[in-house]
Amino acid sequence: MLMIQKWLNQHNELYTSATRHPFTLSIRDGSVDLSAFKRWLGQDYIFVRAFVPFVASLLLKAWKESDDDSDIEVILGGMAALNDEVSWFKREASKWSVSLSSTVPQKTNLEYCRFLESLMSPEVDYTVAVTAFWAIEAVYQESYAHCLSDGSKTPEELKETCQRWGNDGFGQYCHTLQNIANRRLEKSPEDIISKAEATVMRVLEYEVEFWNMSRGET
Ligand SMILES: Cc1ncc(CN)c(N)n1
Repeated sequence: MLMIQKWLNQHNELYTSATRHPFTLSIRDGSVDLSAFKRWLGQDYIFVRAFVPFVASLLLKAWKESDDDSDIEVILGGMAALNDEVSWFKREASKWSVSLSSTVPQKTNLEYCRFLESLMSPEVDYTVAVTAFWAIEAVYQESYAHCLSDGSKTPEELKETCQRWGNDGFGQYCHTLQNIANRRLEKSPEDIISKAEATVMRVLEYEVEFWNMSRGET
């Protein structure tokens, strides 16, 4: 069995907490509190801005360490999508009257951004960083795709948000990232595999805390 599938089986409860969180489930069933959505929007804009340098550092690691040239193109595609994402956040914030310039980062967000920064260090192995990248993107993909799947009652005005991460193209991209991570993990020594696993667990915990923050719980 491939490494990531093995971890997802072993840590299924944590993965489900991140990808079936009460906040995204409330979007899916239409009961979402719009002030929670606006809080998420403002905080996620701050997160995405910190995510850009993380992806830049990953690009550098791929260039130096990857055994497959196509990794760079996949990560560069992710970077282009982030460029779009930043513009989308600005438009969406104005639609919902959320002032991005006066949004103050919450403690959870600051801690998650600091964690991202720790992964930017040249000491962190490419395999560990690309596996973390897959986990960060996959949580949003799974969470928002679920808001669009059969039986969902997602409010019309939130469908575009769900489409952004829940669309099939983003799903395919996450699958490609998972393949890259699995390929690297297969060739890695035990200590790198353990570090990557611990990093994925930490990402999942931060993602749960991030959704909690949207609900005003932290
Ligand atoms: C907290 C968080 N995690 C993941 C993503 C997806 N790029 C995001 N926008 N925000």
